[in-house]
Amino acid sequence: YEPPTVWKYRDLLPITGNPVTIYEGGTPLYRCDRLAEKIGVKELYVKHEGLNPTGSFKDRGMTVGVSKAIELGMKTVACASTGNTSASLAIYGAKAGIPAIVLLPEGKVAMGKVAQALMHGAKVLSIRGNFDEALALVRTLCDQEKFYLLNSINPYRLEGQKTIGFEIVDQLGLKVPDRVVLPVGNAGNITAIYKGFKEFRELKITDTVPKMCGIQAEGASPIVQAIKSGAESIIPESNPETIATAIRIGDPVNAKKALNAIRESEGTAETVTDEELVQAQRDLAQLEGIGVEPASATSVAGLRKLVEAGVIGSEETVVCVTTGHLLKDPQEVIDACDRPILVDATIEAIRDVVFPK
Ligand SMILES: Cc1ncc(COP(=O)(O)O)c(/C=C/C(=O)C(=O)O)c1O
Repeated sequence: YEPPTVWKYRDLLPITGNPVTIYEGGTPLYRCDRLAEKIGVKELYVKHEGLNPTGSFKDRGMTVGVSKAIELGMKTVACASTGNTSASLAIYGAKAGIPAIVLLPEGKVAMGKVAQALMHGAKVLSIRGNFDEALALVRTLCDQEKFYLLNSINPYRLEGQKTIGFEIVDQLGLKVPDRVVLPVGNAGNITAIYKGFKEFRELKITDTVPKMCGIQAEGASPIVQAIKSGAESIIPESNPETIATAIRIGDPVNAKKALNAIRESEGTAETVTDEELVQAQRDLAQLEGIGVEPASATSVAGLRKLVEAGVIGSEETVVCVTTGHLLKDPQEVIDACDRPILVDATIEAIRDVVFPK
């Protein structure tokens, strides 16, 4: 019996009993030579977290966080979410048999994520405000009602997500990449992955850590601004805006930890425009067969920008983490692509399209 993949690392996870698990983790690390060629790096890998059971990396944090909730005898779990956290919490809550309450920013959550939260039985509230306002509200609710808060302010979420770092090392044959590039929203994931690499180094499994590189959408980039200005802390953005609704966050709760991870690892941070990230979404899908939602493509869009700027060297071994599945946000894809070609049901009509004159 092969243990579920996150729980392969159970000796490094803070759960003693049987975990609440739906066999999360163990996602592929794809070597992407066509994409590497287009971007101009020698060795590029993509860690596709969209292939987790609920379609995003959040499952790694939720399997530990919800297991901890059960261990602590909590009766209800709750979160605010741009979508994937709520989808994952709904599913792990259902698996654990405890109610989940999720607060979503009205009109700004991709359809697939809302569908998951609803069908899996969470109490889904659509808040007349943005994610940051929803997060403040759910923190108050959890304080007042002793509900278990499972946003990434909860350290058990980060404990689960650090396994991304463990798996990358294992999948590279106990090697550490020069650089890890990933999207940053609430800034939990960059913090967690860096922690994973540091723990392997402390255990002498490896002897170094990668440069951590956080990418944000131009309209929602407090972490990038702080890195570029050298500021100790971020200046929250009150009206974050991007097509990548998963990272449409103005006041990341893990900002301090993320700034430390980027600086301590001698990494960097960069923004990309919506156009750049949609192009990267196409390149991932069409050059490598990797289908991601918009926020996830910022990692590849940012890598391209940093290679062109000479910040990332062409000789580096780079891992881009793609955090969510394409199917989460089908409307964005339909809007970004040409329509299917409508034809009569005759072989002549088909041939006219396949072999245009
Ligand atoms: C696809 C996708 N890619 C990247 C991020 C950013 O990760 P963090 O920097 O750890 O926040 C998210 C985050 C989503 C939420 O914050 C939520 O679901 O509430 C995401 O869904």
